[in-house]
Amino acid sequence: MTENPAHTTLWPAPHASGATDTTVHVPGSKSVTNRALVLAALAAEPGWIRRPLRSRDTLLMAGALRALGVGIEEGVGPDGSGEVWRVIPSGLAGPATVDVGNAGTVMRFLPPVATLADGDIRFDGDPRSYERPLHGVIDALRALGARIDDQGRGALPLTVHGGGALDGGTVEIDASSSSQFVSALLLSGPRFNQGVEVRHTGERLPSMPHIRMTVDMLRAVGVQVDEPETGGEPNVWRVTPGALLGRDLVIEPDLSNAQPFLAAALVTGGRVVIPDWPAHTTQPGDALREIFTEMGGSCELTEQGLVFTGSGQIHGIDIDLGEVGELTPGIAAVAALADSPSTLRGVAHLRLHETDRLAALTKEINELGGDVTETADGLHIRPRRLHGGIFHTYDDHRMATAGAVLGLAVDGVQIENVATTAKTLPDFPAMWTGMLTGAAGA
Ligand SMILES: O=C(O)C1=C[C@@H](OP(=O)(O)O)[C@@H](O)[C@H](O)C1
Ligand SMILES: C=C(OP(=O)(O)O)C(=O)O
Repeated sequence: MTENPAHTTLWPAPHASGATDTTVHVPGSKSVTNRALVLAALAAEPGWIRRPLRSRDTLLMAGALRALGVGIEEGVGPDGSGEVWRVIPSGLAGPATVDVGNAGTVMRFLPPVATLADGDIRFDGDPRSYERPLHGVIDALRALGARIDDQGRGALPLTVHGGGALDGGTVEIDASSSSQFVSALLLSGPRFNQGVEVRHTGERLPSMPHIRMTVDMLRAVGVQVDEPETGGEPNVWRVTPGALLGRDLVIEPDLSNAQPFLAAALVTGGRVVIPDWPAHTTQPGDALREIFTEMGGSCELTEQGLVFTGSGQIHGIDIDLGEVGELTPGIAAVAALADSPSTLRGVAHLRLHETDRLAALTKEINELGGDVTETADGLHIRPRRLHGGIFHTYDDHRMATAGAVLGLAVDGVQIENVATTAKTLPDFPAMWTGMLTGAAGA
């Protein structure tokens, strides 16, 4: 966890002078957009992606697929229906270079795609991307017949020597450090000669909703998937080889990016409406309805969207967040403002996310006067009166939004490099101030 000296810009996090009462239109899901791009690129016919997220992670994904030869035309739908991307698959080819930035979805989902390309595909990214786990994908692809040169690092940077096809078959992996290892192999699996059977051998498997999302989206493009939750063997996923259909898909709002706005209603005892909240979804952010209700709010799914209301009281929580790890920074921020202690468990793998999120949250909340301790797999948070100060973000979008939540209740919080929210929510600062003036995306 190092601080980047270039990121000295400080954003005074707005302090809330009253209860929020607003509607916030949250842009599309990062996880759904990037899966949709990969599946459309591997399809046998063109497809459409409506209301995609336009952010650093999704533009990196689109750029990488274009570098491999895929056509992605960006346009606008009729009468304010938002952006529409048309994806035109083609024979994948190198040589090409892929910049993964610090996007887990790009660094994990694309090496399997690259094995299907004809030619060398080089992968590189931000310094932090070299530290994030990738060995599960590299070792699995080698076992399935791929040639990969990673100079023995088991991590980025690396070159996939694409042979135009991959045998595929059965492979064992330990995905306890990232569910994205499993998703990565399943997404390209239908295009492997023998499909793929992924057998997870590790003790824990984080972020199950994201694996469900992968399975659901594969099925939606006509792929046959056998998996544990519909009667398959535990920890085994099997994808049958076959053609992927081109689809016309509308991307759901990013429910993890709705989190800071829901948190704002909780912290200010206010109200927020999130339009287009899906009635059924695999996004982990849907768990916020329950989690933030337990922490003091209440919510209702209406025709207008999700209506979430704070009661003016915030309660601590004892919870295993292993399934929904990406919600941890936002929950930790709310927990630091609660009327009782919290224990957040099951998220040791967050130490290898955009930054070491457990260390970063502990240090930054404590520097504002808080009392947070790291445990083996999470955080203990004992609320205390906080004071203003600089909240460092370590190039982590969710650290920046967590700091903004604290700033609502604590005067004088300054967020370092709020622009890092561009990873998944480039308009965050304007949406946040708009929310406080009742104009967020309305
Ligand atoms: O597949 C996905 O879209 C994601 C899976 C999760 O990764 P991990 O399982 O590595 O935590 C999550 O944290 C990440 O934000 C998005
Ligand atoms: C962990 C996250 O992202 P990534 O897709 O880079 O893993 C996140 O968005 O919280």
